[in-house]
Amino acid sequence: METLATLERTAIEACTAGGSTLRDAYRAGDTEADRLAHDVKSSADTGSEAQLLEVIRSQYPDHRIDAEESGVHEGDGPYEWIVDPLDGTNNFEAGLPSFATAVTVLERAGAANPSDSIPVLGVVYVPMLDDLYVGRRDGGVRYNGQPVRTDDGPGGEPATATVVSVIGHDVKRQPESAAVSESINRAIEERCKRRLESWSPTVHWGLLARGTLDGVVCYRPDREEQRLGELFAAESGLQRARGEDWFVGARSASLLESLRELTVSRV
Ligand SMILES: O=P(O)(O)OC[C@H]1O[C@](O)(COP(=O)(O)O)[C@@H](O)[C@@H]1O
Ligand SMILES: [Mg+2]
Repeated sequence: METLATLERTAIEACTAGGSTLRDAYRAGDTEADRLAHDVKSSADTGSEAQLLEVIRSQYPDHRIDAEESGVHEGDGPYEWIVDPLDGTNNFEAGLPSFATAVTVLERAGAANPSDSIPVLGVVYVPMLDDLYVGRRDGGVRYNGQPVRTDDGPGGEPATATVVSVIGHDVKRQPESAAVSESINRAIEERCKRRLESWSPTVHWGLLARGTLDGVVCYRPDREEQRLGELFAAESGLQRARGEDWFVGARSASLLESLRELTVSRV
């Protein structure tokens, strides 16, 4: 019988196993070939995913798994796993240490459609920092074992805010959505102190939960990151607003309203 505690142990074991593969590859500089051939999967990416899948499948062989590299592994168990073996591929390949392994566990609860499943657990492991984030439904977010809240940090007003922007993989490939995204970005830069482009959203969801980043604007984000992000946001007390293809979060009401308004007027 699965409990959140046993699911969490497995998720942490899987993320740290995958993360150690990434750390070894990063330290060995094992990224060059992949940068030259965009349609070839990075060996670190697939190596990390193999580690994650081995841990999850050995303990929950009947759970459905949606893995970024190998796709869907069907199962009829009560939970579904979303596996991102390397969130931050661009950073990894550029030699920037902001990348993570991440899993989200969703309760299927009879949901016919996977998108109706409810996220109950999210784990993010940042191997180069040995940072671990765990978010549980109705259980808060922990950073290296300690409970954190988004209002732990000071300030959070637009004029002093650092805001991260998150987009899904398709946004830059479609001229119309690319233009919307650029317009949102310019507006964030006009109103806030700093804008950070996220090439590793799960790392930033952890920082938002700790209150070291002040706000987030997601435009047409990818499911694998967004389900985890919204769980972390809810469980850490981030103020939130959403529409059909956008989500904004902030540590203060004034920043939330500013981000909401600039997003709504452009989508
Ligand atoms: O700027 P690009 O090349 O479109 O990459 C942005 C993509 O990178 C990410 O930040 C991380 O993606 P990966 O998990 O594939 O590393 C995505 O969320 C985002 O869509
Ligand atoms: Mg990702």
